[in-house]
Amino acid sequence: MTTEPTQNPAFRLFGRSQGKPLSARQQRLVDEFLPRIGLPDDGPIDPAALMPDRRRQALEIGFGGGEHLVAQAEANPQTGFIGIEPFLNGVAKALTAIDAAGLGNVRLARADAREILPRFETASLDQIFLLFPDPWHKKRHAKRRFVQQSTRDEFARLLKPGGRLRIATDVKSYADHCMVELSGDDRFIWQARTADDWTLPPADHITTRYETKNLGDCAPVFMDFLRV
Ligand SMILES: C[S@@+](CC[C@H](N)C(=O)[O-])C[C@H]1O[C@@H](n2cnc3c(N)ncnc32)[C@H](O)[C@@H]1O
Repeated sequence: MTTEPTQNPAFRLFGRSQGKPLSARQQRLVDEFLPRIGLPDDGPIDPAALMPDRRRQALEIGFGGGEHLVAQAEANPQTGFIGIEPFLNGVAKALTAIDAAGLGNVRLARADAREILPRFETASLDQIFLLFPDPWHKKRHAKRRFVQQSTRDEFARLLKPGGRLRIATDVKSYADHCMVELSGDDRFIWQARTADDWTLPPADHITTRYETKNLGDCAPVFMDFLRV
């Protein structure tokens, strides 16, 4: 995939928050390693065909610095992981960790997930992670939230029957919003572990740096939904 700013839609959308300049090593990884483990520039995306030797396929949207993505990929070598993140510094951090760990089961895209998800094949994913999406606290900004009807339809289309969607947030209104959006949709069933345990991290959760900052207005909550 190209990292040329003028050609990359993610740069146009998120261009003002590019963060620190990359180190020489990070730049080299972006220039040379990212094209090797990137998603195709156009055409349909079939996760199973990208990593044919893996039994399951998972996607993380907005992986930030990639801590969760990389740790999940290390812990689950039978699963192929695709990460989508527009923020260049986050992509560079993830590339550094993937390279250091020698992982062969991760593919990355520096992109806006809303633009690239329509290219994914239907029923092509076993798991989708959306962890601590940008909160858009203010009511008038709520329509910018990643979780809304169009993305809910994409989640339903992309997950295999029996696949799972995990959303985490530390913003109470966002948690309520997700519950209303997804538990009112008969394509999904909320996987409550006990009646009131949504603040207990699931056993396989890996804490992210963003999560430890406690920037929200409630304890982190974790919602797992089964695609029926
Ligand atoms: C609050 S951060 C959380 C990062 C990470 N999930 C974590 O828990 O550490 C939200 C992330 O979502 C990314 N993001 C925002 N909009 C996105 C979009 N449309 N597609 C993909 N990623 C997006 C941001 O760049 C940012 O890295």
